[in-house]
Amino acid sequence: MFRPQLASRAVSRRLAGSRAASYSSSTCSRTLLRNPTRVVPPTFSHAKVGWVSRRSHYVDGLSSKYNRAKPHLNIGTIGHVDHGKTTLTAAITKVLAEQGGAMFRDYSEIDKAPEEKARGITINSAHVEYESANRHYGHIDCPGHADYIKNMITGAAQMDGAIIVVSALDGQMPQTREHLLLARQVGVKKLVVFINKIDQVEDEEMLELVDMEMRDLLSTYNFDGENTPIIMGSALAALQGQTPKIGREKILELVKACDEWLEIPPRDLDKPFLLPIEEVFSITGRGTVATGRNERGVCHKGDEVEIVGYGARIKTTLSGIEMFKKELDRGEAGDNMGVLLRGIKREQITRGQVVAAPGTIKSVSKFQAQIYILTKDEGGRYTPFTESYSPQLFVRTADITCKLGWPEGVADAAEKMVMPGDNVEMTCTLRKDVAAEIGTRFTLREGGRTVGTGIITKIIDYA
Ligand SMILES: Nc1nc2c(ncn2[C@@H]2O[C@H](COP(=O)(O)OP(=O)(O)OP(=O)(O)O)[C@@H](O)[C@H]2O)c(=O)[nH]1
Repeated sequence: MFRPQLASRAVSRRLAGSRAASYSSSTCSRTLLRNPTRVVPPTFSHAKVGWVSRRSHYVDGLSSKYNRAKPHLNIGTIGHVDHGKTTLTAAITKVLAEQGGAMFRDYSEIDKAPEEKARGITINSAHVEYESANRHYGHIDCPGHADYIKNMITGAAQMDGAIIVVSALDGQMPQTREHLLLARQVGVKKLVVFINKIDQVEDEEMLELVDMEMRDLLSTYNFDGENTPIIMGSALAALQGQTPKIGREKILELVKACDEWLEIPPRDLDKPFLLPIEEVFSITGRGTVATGRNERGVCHKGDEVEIVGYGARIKTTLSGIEMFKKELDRGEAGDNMGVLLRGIKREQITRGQVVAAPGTIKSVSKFQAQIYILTKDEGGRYTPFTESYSPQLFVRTADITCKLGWPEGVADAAEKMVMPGDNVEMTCTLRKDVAAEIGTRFTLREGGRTVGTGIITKIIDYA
């Protein structure tokens, strides 16, 4: 079972000392710098984006068929709020657009929901695509704010690799750590680090400390801290076309690092088709579309499928499949795609359910699992709990309240305590049933913090 170790406090202390000197200017500059990229009105019109609304790029005015000439990888930006994830996403598309590898997506096109503009933060995950010389990338820009961690988990669950963005001014912050833990938990094995905002830092030693601190932290969360590429640059400089040495050139370095370091995971093409639903849209005149990353198997236009979970088992047919505005005849494991579901109404389905090959997965209401309870130093609980503890369970794109209990036969079950740091075998009774199997991984959260991680070992009750 994955268990993060404590980070080196020595490095953090040194960094805290150097940071103190530059803190007030950094806070001030963050406020001043918020607006330049946020206010630019997009030249792009969303009104005609067909299949789906603002957050996605699935359209019904399909321009062409999706070309599989380059291998596809799902990546994305994660990290603490305001460290520059959306600016970096926009900058990557800008720099690659100059080489014909992307369509430029301005900042305001990525952070485009009205509530996001009002709060000045990313709330929903946004999807963009671009190409390097060797690969086609689907990129998810995740929210950094702690209030929207649910959307971050859903976003990260679709990534094969990630770019963790860290501000050189602040170094690692609470969501830097939490996102690393969650990324690991949802199966991201490799990351590239982008230390951003170096235009604001003159002290070379400070950058070295952020680098050291990040390597230390990566190792803490079982990533390869020693060899992970760390690129230092300024996403804003790249987006504004200034200071190419820390702007454009660093974006190209970052993309190269993604090409070389992030691996295309083996795709489970031989297993039965399964697509966890991330979002659901209703398209006038066409029907209902479910989007998400194809977790396993292959699907074809015209295939019969089932929607499973949350009390449902609904049969339907895939009447269309697409990826980044392009039509597909066949969706493969790893594709971040949208499926048009024949005869299904928007209200019938929801995030957390799965679309699957008929009869291949069941919905579960109680299971047994091996669970690791995080210590307070790992961001978990401070205090022990007894059975009947009811955290929120995150599995694939679903989140459900669950009640923990001891398996039958455990002595003194009512009094038995679970301490932070314990590895335990417990039962989980779900308030709503969910598609799951032996081996499915999940995360337990409570009051805005991750308190445990687990893996299903036995199904007790099906829905
Ligand atoms: N000086 C400087 N400012 C930057 C840089 N990159 C981003 N910023 C600014 O930092 C602020 C936050 O940037 P965002 O891209 O919105 O940060 P974010 O991480 O996407 O924020 P959330 O999605 O809300 O978590 C904005 O005002 C940006 O203009 C940079 O390289 N240098």
